[in-house]
Amino acid sequence: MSEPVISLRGVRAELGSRPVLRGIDLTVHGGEVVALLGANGSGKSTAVRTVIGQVPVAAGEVELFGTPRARFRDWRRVGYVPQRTTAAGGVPASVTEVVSSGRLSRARFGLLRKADHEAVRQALTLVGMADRAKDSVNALSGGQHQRVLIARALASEPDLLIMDEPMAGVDLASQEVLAGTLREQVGKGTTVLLVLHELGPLEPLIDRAVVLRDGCVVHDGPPPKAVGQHALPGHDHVHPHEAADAAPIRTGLLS
Ligand SMILES: Nc1ncnc2c1ncn2[C@@H]1O[C@H](COP(=O)(O)OP(=O)(O)OP(=O)(O)O)[C@@H](O)[C@H]1O
Repeated sequence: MSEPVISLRGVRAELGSRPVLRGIDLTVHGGEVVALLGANGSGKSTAVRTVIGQVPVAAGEVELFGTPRARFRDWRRVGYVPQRTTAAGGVPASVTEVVSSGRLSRARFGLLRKADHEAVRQALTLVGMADRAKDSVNALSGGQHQRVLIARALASEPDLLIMDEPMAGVDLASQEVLAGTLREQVGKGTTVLLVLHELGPLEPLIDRAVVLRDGCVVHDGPPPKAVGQHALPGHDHVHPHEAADAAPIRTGLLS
């Protein structure tokens, strides 16, 4: 198997003095597509945010491309799509401006050259937003907004793509475009770590699933077949043939 692109070992993190990650191990190898699953509040976003340095680790080790994160400088190799907020942010930026900001890590002295503008155009074409290049991002639907954020991450032609709930609040048409875009990236050998609630249309692309519960890894292996709250191992439910006061049976990973 290829070298690890992401490696978390025994990672602990706290937010506001509350332990959120309680010693997690997570390895993503080159070319792999790994889904990070788990219930709300299980620590998925916090885990990916430790990878990109937005959340400090209290203990353990994080490495990117074999380099301890604190010494990692090659950020142009990493494309990050944060969890989408419902508000567009009110920043009066055009679609092109937002996507161009994702190219700055590749631009010398912060100046975009012809090849950089071309990469921006290409990223917009990939997500089917080339015709909206001049529009304000505030004029876009949620799904279109998400496509722009993904184009921003793709503009630096990253080797590693980290996406936090890329399908959340995204209309079906945009979901299909995003799945197609991702398929293309995976075909090129891009390594992908996705935070997901449900595998949904991305299921065929996923090599491995890591499931978190209460800040711990409770599953690391093949993706669960159908991932809804009910299908996920860890979902609590009481079987109808049992006494009404029976304790819920833990069958799933998602509770
Ligand atoms: N800034 C913060 N300060 C204190 N606690 C926080 C902060 N951000 C998140 N938390 C808490 O940390 C826990 C893990 O949050 P995290 O966002 O990593 O979970 P998640 O699995 O990504 O959940 P979701 O699916 O809802 O996005 C939650 O209980 C959350 O309330």
